Amino acid sequence: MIIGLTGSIASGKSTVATMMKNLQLPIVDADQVARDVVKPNSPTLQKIVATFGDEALHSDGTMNREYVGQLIFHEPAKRQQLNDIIHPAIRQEMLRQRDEYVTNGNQHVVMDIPLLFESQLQHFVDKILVVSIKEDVQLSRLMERNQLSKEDALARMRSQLPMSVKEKGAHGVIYNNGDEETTLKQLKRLLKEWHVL
Ligand SMILES: CC(C)(COP(=O)(O)OP(=O)(O)OC[C@H]1O[C@@H](n2cnc3c(N)ncnc32)[C@H](O)[C@@H]1O)[C@@H](O)C(=O)NCCC(=O)NCCS
Ligand SMILES: Nc1ncnc2c1ncn2[C@@H]1O[C@H](COP(=O)(O)OP(=O)(O)OP(=O)(O)O)[C@@H](O)[C@H]1O
Repeated sequence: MIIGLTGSIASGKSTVATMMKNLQLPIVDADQVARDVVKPNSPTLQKIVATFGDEALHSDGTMNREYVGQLIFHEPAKRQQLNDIIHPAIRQEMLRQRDEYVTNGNQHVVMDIPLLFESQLQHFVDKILVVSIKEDVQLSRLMERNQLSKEDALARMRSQLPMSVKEKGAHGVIYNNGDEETTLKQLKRLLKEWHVL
C-alpha cells in the first residue's frame, strides 16, 4: 500500500512521519526532495534565480530560502511561478524513490506530501492520511518553530487549502492537538485498521 501523508503547515506531518519510520515504514519526504532539487548549480535553482533575481541566491551558491519564502507566501502569483518551476522536478524524484522502494520489496511506502491536495496528487497513493490540527494550536506551533510573526505565520497557513477540505478528502484523519503519545495511539489504530501493522 502507498500511503499519502498530508496535512497543513506545522500540523505535525514530519512528527507522524518519524513515528512511521520508527514503525519500520519507508518514507518519501517531499520537503526533503524539494531541498535536493535546488542544490547549488542545479538547473532548477538556475531557473529560480532567472525568475526571482540574484537575491534568491546566497553567496555560497545555495538558495536563499528566507528571501524566496517571503516572496511566495505573500504573493500567490509568485507562488505559482515557483511551483511551476520546482514541482515537476519534485514529482519526478518522489516517484523515482517510491518505485525504488517498491522494487526493493517494500510492501508499504509512505509519501509525506504537504501539498498533496493543492497539487492534486491523490493518484500517487492508495490511501490518504491527514494529520489535522486546530487553527490556534497550528498558529502557535508554527510561530514558535519558525520564529515567525503572527502575520507571517498566517500568510503561510493561508497559502494552503483549509483543513476541512483536506479532512473530507482523507481515508483516515489523525488529530494532533494533544501530546505525541495520543497521536501515536491514533496512528497505530489506523495502521492496524488498514492492515499495515
Ligand atoms: C518557499 C521555500 C523556499 C521556503 O523554505 P522554508 O525552508 O522556509 O520552508 P520549508 O521548505 O521547510 O517548507 C515548510 C512548509 O511550507 C509549506 N510550503 C512550502 N512550499 C509551499 C508552496 N509552494 N505552497 C504552499 N505551501 C508551501 C509546506 O507545508 C512545507 O512543509 C520552500 O518551501 C520551497 O522551496 N517551496 C517550494 C517547494 C514546495 O512546494 N514544497 C512543498 C512540498 S513539495
Ligand atoms: N503532539 C505534539 N505536541 C507538541 N508539539 C508538537 C506535536 N506535534 C508536532 N509538534 C511540534 O509542532 C511543530 C510542527 O510539527 P511538524 O514539523 O511535525 O509539522 P509539519 O506538518 O511537518 O510541518 P511543515 O508543513 O512545515 O513541514 C514542530 O515544532 C513539532 O515539534
